[in-house]
Amino acid sequence: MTSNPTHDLECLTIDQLEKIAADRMDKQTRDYYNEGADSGTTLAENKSAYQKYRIRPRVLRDVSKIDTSVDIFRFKNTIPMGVAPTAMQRLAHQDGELATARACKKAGIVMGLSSFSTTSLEDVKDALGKEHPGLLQLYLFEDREESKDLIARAKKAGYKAVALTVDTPMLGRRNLEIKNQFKLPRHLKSANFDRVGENHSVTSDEKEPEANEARKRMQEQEVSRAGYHDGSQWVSPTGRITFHSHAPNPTLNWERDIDWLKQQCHPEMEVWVKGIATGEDAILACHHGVDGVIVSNHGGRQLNGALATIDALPEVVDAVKSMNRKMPVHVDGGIRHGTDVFKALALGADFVWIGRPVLWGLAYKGQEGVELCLKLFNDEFRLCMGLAGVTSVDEIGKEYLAKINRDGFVSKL
Ligand SMILES: Cc1cc2nc3c(=O)[nH]c(=O)nc-3n(C[C@H](O)[C@H](O)[C@H](O)COP(=O)(O)O)c2cc1C
Ligand SMILES: CCCCC(=O)C(=O)O
Repeated sequence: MTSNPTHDLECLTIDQLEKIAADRMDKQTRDYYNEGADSGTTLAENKSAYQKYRIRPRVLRDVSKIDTSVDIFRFKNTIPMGVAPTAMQRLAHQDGELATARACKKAGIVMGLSSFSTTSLEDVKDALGKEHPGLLQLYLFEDREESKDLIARAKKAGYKAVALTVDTPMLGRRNLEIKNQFKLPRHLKSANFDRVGENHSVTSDEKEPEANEARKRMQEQEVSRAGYHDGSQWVSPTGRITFHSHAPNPTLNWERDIDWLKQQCHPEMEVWVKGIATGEDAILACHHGVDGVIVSNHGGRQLNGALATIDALPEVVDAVKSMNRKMPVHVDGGIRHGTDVFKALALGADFVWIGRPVLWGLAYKGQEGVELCLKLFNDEFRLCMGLAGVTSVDEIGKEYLAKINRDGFVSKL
């Protein structure tokens, strides 16, 4: 994606995109997408914490040729940023995840797909194309056969990585979701699970009877009619607990589950852990041999009062360094500007992911809106690199940042 001089004059920034999109979503969708847990402290700080940092630009460095690209999952990604997995994208636009996939393919940007997508993982991978790596986000269910089947399908479809979400042992308390009795409308389905009559399973009844049994059980649980969240679990319109209620899995642990997941995925797919927020857990991730970690607090939707991700990033980066292992560290949450991408990299992230901005793009104009969103980040990041005096991503380091302390003093990092 080269910098394109044409602009959408209605929408020149991600903040404008957020405002325009808000008018195009029904209340239930807008609340579901935009809110954070409880009083929203972490949601707000994910974004505002970037304001503690300022860039120290270098000059007279010939920035006529800038390479913004990085390698990820053996793919040359246009900028060090991907699309984070977010559930139920057809709420924003009828083309949902397909529109996102097409925009990602066009922009050369990696896409993370939520397990709770409203388009099947196979259809999304078809839209991404063979060359384009996909990352499938996973919740590990208590019934392992369900997860096994999903992982096998991802492998068969050509996904290059899975990211196990680990910040949801329980579902965060999102008050508007509860108040609105949020549910997936009847015309939409949780497409990876609600596939009665289709057979995308890679297992046959003879080979894997348990997996097929598990899928039948899920289908019986009315997974598509996702029900509403009653404050502690998801309940179907008929009062039955639905599929969503067993996504948050409080039993997950390092010893049993990470090794199991690696066995299921390697060598075809990398295993990432999404939702690391401390140096201690980064060290455990190294010990357990995961392929990478994503510093994330689920966009402020889980533990309110958790550190902003950009504030948690340095301790994770330092912990990984102390292990002498080259485990990549990614970060997401509150990234709304190309300069935020730059700041995250300067603080030691290898790559960032964006969540809500893509949903806003979808709500604005479907595929075109996502393309616009990705283009805004691309243009801003390229400009930031040039104005800061760097021509390749690996040059971006701490020396390009200053921190504004609470007392207003500026210090170099
Ligand atoms: C509406 C919505 C749905 C999400 N669904 C998922 C999901 O299914 N799985 C997951 O791991 N993270 C999910 N996330 C979290 C994102 O992957 C990501 O961590 C977060 O959105 C990043 O913050 P940002 O929205 O401020 O960019 C969701 C986030 C939002 C806003
Ligand atoms: C059970 C949670 C599904 C989607 C999700 O992760 C979110 O809404 O944040």
